[in-house]
Amino acid sequence: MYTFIINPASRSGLGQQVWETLEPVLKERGISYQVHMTGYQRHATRLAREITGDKGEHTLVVLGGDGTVNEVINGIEDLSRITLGYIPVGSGNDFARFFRLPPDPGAALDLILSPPGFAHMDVGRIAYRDHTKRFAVSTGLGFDAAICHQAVISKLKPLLNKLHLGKLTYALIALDRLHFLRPARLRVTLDEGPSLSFTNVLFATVMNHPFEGGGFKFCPEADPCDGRLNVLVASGISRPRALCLLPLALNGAHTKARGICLRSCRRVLIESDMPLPVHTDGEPLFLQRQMEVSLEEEKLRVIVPAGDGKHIHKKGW
Ligand SMILES: Nc1ncnc2c1ncn2[C@@H]1O[C@H](COP(=O)(O)OP(=O)(O)OP(=O)(O)O)[C@@H](O)[C@H]1O
Repeated sequence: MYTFIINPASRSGLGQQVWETLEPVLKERGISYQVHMTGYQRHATRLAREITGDKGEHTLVVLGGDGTVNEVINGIEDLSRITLGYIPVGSGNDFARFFRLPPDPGAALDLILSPPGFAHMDVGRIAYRDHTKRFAVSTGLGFDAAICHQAVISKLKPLLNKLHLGKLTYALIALDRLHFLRPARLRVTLDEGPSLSFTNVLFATVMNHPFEGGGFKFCPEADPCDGRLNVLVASGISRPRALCLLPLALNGAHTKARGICLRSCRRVLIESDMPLPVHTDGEPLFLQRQMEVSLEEEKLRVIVPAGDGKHIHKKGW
């Protein structure tokens, strides 16, 4: 039995249209399935919690963007009992990139119905004040999070999505946010330390996957199945130079640039001298001064193409 969680509003309404083309395929093939449509923000978390609350094994199929994947993993009771299938219909689709999930929804559904393999993916965990939240792709604070905060309220995103230029959204908002940036001082403590100090910080991102922000390969070495997190701190970079570096990050060519610090760890504590915008998988988490990021103990089984991925397992565990 497949349990679909559909965000009809993803990519400004494309989610609904895509589902209308896929549901007849399920019916024609006599596939046993249930479907739940999200009706509001964080509804996917509530649905996932209700579905997985029986402590049974489930195959959850998410149709939406990275934000919907984030909401779903935040509702799952026991990650180790869940198999996740994903039909990417967002504007960013960073979760789909590493696993090379097909962008075509029909092909993505075929993959889910006949899984060639599974990846055992790490799930990130951020603790801030007395809250915790999971993430699949990345969490960050500063400039990248300011972009996510702005994307939620921007009229640009629905407009560009309608023009099939959704991928441009984050790049254009990035240009805008760069003007309003107030550089911060950060203390970053990786695993048991020692702490590293940074001044004039543009942003810090903690990544499980290599891509965020709709295809920026900020941490090219990140591998969501290696039990580690990858951290990037960008500091001491002038605004004009940041503008030059951003396009380089689309193929990971920014890593040797002055002011870019990359590290790998299992746990990281980030402390800022001022409250900064924070995001998890592109979803805003308000302003925070401190966050501790680690990985959940359990992994999540994700349906993936067979490909040549070193962590991709053939059917079964
Ligand atoms: N019925 C709904 N109406 C409006 N918003 C919804 C609805 N269901 C879910 N949402 C919200 O839509 C937001 C965006 O969803 P999602 O990330 O799936 O798509 P996207 O923004 O187009 O893609 P991406 O995150 O890849 O840019 C989420 O914050 C989610 O809470």
